[in-house]
Amino acid sequence: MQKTARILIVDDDPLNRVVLDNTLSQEYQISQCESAEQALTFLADNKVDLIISDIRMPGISGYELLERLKANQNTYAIPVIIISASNSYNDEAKGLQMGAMDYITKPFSPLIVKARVKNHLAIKQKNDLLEKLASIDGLTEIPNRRLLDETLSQQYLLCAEHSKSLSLLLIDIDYFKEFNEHYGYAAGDDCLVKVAHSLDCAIQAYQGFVARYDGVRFAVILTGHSSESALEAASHMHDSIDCLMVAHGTSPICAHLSISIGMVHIATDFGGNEQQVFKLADSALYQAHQYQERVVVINK
Ligand SMILES: Nc1nc2c(ncn2[C@@H]2O[C@H](COP(=O)(O)OP(=O)(O)OP(=O)(O)O)[C@@H](O)[C@H]2O)c(=O)[nH]1
Repeated sequence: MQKTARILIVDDDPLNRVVLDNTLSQEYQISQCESAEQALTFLADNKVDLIISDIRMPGISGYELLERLKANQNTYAIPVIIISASNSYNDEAKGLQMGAMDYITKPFSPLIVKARVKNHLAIKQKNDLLEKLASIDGLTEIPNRRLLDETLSQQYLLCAEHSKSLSLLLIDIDYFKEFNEHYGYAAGDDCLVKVAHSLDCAIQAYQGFVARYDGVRFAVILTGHSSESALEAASHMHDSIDCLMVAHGTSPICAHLSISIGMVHIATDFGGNEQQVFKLADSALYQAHQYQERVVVINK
């Protein structure tokens, strides 16, 4: 049987950990931590699908662990089941109010633990799918505007914090209205899918993030690259679209489908914000159209 779901057990009592491990290890991958501190360190480097935690532990308590997990965007969505010796309604209510999915009192029945774990993992799986669908563009299946905005905000903050460079490239397909009018909307859709996948492939070597941000425009975020290297990535994207050789008989600038790119490169924090970065890239794209340049770069 393939054990796909990963469960972390956090309990200072070795016996409790062994009992839970014996209950669940046939079906799931189990990791154990003997304190909340150890669990936080473990979770910084490892992903899990569900956490089972005790409440009363030396050092950080289970409640505080819950609070920290909910405050961290990498861990807030992990379901937590509390297993506690306390059968006080107040303790149970407190745990549930703080975001625990469930509360089981000790001594517990292994059958009940198994059933509840199974149910919570099923809910988590559905939530993960919904989260994915809400972040993916339905046509091209690459990240959508929502995920782009989130990623740009996160990366902008991280780059400013670590004095790392950030480049934002906006990519527009040239004369796409004419393409649609000439070849039809369905052919336009096919073309958008091809362009999205080509850009995605082209940018992999640069560890870039690509998204569709509206109708025929795409965005790429690159971090830790020099302006020259980001420009090379832009050139690589141009080449990948040229290689598609999609005929565009009504384009006044090229016999094949072509793109224009506007890029802003922020070498170090310029005291602005991500909206300003976006505006600068948009202005670079506008200039690329206006002067019929393949790429226009604004360095900050
Ligand atoms: N097939 C298809 N067309 C789309 C989709 N989303 C937007 N479009 C079309 O893309 C065209 C974009 O037109 P414009 O924004 O004027 O761009 P353009 O014709 O490329 O003009 P320039 O930006 O000046 O090169 C419009 O005709 C939209 O209807 C889509 O999902 N599928």
